Amino acid sequence: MDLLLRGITHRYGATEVLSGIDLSIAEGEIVCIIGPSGCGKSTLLRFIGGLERPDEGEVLLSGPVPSGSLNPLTYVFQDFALLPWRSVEANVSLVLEDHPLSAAEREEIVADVLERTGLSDFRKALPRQLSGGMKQRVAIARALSVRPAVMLMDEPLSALDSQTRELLMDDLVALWQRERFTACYVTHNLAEAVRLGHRIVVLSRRPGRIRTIVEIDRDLGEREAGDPKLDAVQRELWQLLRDEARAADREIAHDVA
Ligand SMILES: Nc1ncnc2c1ncn2[C@@H]1O[C@H](COP(=O)(O)OP(=O)(O)OP(=O)(O)O)[C@@H](O)[C@H]1O
Repeated sequence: MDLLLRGITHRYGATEVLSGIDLSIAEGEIVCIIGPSGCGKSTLLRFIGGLERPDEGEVLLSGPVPSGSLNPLTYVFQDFALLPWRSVEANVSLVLEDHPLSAAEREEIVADVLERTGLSDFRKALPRQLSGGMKQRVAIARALSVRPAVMLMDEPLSALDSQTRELLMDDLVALWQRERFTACYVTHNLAEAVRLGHRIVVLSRRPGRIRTIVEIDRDLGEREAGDPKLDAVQRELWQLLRDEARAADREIAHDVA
């Protein structure tokens, strides 16, 4: 299933947050969204997920939904959003409880998704017994359990330390190589964007407009930290962002003052 954004424009009160966003995300593609603080990245993700509607423009889904999809658009958040009193398997099965599935079907989906994310041995563990990286694996397993057409990932690795982030990036690449999932991935971290994005959308500061879209012509499985080509793309992205990030920073300080 492909995703198409047409002319997304939005204001909160007098503040224009997004302006004229046109973007398509093809099935099996990871598109990263980067841009200065407050430029509307999370807002855009909420529009895609249907949590809010933009003042202008539309979000269209085209093509067949994956077979067995229970929820075509599914979020993965930065803070994992796990229920502390539920085990790993119970956290995953939570999102299946509103769907007309038998207990056996639910158990089968949970077992399958825990297997695919390397969590089978931890299915009885409680969140507090897990590291941050494992918690985010659970959140990813939970997202996968509804067989989403598109995963909406809002800074999913930013609460993790840098080593864990590296491991999770490896996991996401391995998962993508097996399952070719589609994702819209918001991040502040340019290393993450060049590692995981087939394309990287660079937004301007508020109101967020698309400044450019950088395509990275290298298989995800062949991308490694220290790759000169990726480092060059990362530098190019930083050149694009630096002045705007500074201006956005001052603007936020001014808003607060
Ligand atoms: N519900 C809301 N009501 C009013 N203003 C809002 C609302 N949600 C977001 N905003 C404002 O819209 C702008 C964009 O917010 P958003 O969180 O989408 O930006 P972002 O690019 O994701 O920021 P960051 O990179 O800091 O996470 C900000 O100025 C924010 O304060």
